[in-house]
Amino acid sequence: MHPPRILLGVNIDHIATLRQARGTRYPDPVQAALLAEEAGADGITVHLREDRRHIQERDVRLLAEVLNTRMNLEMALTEEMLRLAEELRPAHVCLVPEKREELTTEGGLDVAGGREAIGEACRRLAAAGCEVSLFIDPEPEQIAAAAEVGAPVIELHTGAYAEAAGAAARHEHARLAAAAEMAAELGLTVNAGHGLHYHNVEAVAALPGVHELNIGHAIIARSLFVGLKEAVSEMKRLTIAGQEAGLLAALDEHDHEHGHDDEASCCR
Ligand SMILES: CC(=O)[C@@H](O)[C@H](O)COP(=O)(O)O
Ligand SMILES: NCC(=O)COP(=O)(O)O
Repeated sequence: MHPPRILLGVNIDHIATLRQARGTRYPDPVQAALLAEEAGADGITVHLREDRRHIQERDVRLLAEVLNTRMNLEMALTEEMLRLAEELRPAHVCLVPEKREELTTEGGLDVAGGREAIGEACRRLAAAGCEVSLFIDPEPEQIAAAAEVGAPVIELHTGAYAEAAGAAARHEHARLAAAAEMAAELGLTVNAGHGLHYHNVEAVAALPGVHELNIGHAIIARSLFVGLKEAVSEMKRLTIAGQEAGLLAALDEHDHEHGHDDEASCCR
């Protein structure tokens, strides 16, 4: 059976980064979100950072009213953010670690080291009707802890894979593959994201069981040259092509294991 089509969540933080650079009203991330939806985004991701460096509370409030798809609100585990999520009830909340001085999200959430607080946040958010995901590194200990605290979804941090090259990238890809497999066995929905771009996304989309990719920086950067709708459509085509390639590779492997190589290739 064909698994559900892989989903693309478009992160619009970097539209807001440009706006905040001059303190202008433009470009408006809310307008960008609606265009991304028209181009086929399955959801819109925003990271309301504690330092408010890009997305503002006004953006999140407006998005909650106007989105046609669903919002994935990325946030640190603070009482202020929990209250906002409980009030606005976005479809998805992704708990992420935050350091004020970081350039971007450097690592995953330490779920194993913070089970009690994270478990309590998961319960509060679930009670508000939000599906909670935990943004974690592809580490077995963190995946097991995510399942234990009752999070239904994890998002694997793909930053280390995105920054690596050659053999190191293959190693990081293998870590993501093992993590996705372990998480699926534990019944978790597996998303992935961070640092994915037009040249590295297909191999991640090809991983069995990946439900959704959240991608921002590369799409917003490309939109400067081709427009936002085209940038979103191109990324969507690549994620679907990656998923299809992964499915074919899995079929080939299965045929090979069962000695049906010739039969399989003549049927495709
Ligand atoms: C959690 C994550 O990966 C994204 O939210 C990403 O961090 C967005 O960009 P910034 O790190 O620049 O906020
Ligand atoms: N959670 C990852 C995300 O939303 C997008 O990250 P990036 O593509 O902007 O690095």
